[in-house]
Amino acid sequence: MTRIAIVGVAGRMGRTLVNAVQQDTEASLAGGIVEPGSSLVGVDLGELAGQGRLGVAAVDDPARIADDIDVLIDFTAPRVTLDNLAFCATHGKRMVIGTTGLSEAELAELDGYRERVPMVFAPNMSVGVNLTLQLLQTAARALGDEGYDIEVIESHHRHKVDAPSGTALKMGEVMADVLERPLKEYGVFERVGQCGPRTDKEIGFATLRAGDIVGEHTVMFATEGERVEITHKASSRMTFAKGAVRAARWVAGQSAGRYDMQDVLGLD
Ligand SMILES: NC(=O)C1=CN([C@@H]2O[C@H](COP(=O)(O)OP(=O)(O)OC[C@H]3O[C@@H](n4cnc5c(N)ncnc54)[C@H](OP(=O)(O)O)[C@@H]3O)[C@@H](O)[C@H]2O)C=CC1
Ligand SMILES: O=C(O)C1=N[C@H](C(=O)O)C[C@H](O)C1
Repeated sequence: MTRIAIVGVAGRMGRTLVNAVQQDTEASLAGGIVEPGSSLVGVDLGELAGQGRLGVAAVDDPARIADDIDVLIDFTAPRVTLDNLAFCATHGKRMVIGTTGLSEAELAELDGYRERVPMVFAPNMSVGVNLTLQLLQTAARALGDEGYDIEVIESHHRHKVDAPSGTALKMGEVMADVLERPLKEYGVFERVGQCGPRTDKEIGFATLRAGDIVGEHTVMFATEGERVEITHKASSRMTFAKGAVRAARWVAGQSAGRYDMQDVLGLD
């Protein structure tokens, strides 16, 4: 049985994760962490997630439940995630990280823990998106150097704070790797005013934010006369949460290292 604590347990993903852990017969809910000083400290996690009492109360410091847990699942914000990685390094815990929007410096800081903490870090934990990443590699290999323009379009709910989504960036990165077009050089993240015509090799990104959209990504390969579109649409956060719980069970058996969902799902 993998004993899991959820950081950011009061958030959109946190509450969904409570339900996902409860549904998994090989995982147990050992704790939930809310923001320091939150009025939710002491509240039962089951009540927080709308499923009745579970007998596990929210705390505002992971150190208070260190003896009870094997893996922290963290879907919060970059700084919070990095603080929790430091906690895992000190206390010999494992981590599943879903947080997106890390800066380059924050990514480097996260990477610095790879020798000390077994961690799964992925911008999207759904099986479907991780299969889509493989499809995109195949499509980019076949079409990318044959005159097809590549554009990534993503849509999310109005509360999302980072853009483009971590998934859109990952989609861009896997195609950039195949085509040897680093996003730093070939990624186009904004077009406004007299921006001129599209260049052949750029990889464009477009972002929509509206209502309650859970998460939608389309990659378009367009040329004269035809276009191919590869789309993934998430209609429930449970798809991410189930993937995260699966990753927690998997990482419980791994030595220190930075892994992703391709490793968890055996897709590499
Ligand atoms: N990898 C994946 O598959 C997915 C990744 N995500 C990513 O997960 C992240 C969270 O998304 P979402 O759940 O929608 O966001 P929310 O804002 O709903 O949840 C984040 C939660 O973290 C809490 N929090 C802030 N600081 C702390 C702290 N120090 N300790 C504990 N909790 C804290 C917030 O509390 P408060 O509200 O009080 O500030 C909030 O409840 C985003 O980066 C998003 O992109 C989302 C879905 C899938
Ligand atoms: O913030 C979200 O909601 C999501 N964020 C992730 C991302 O940035 O890619 C994954 C998912 O699309 C939902």
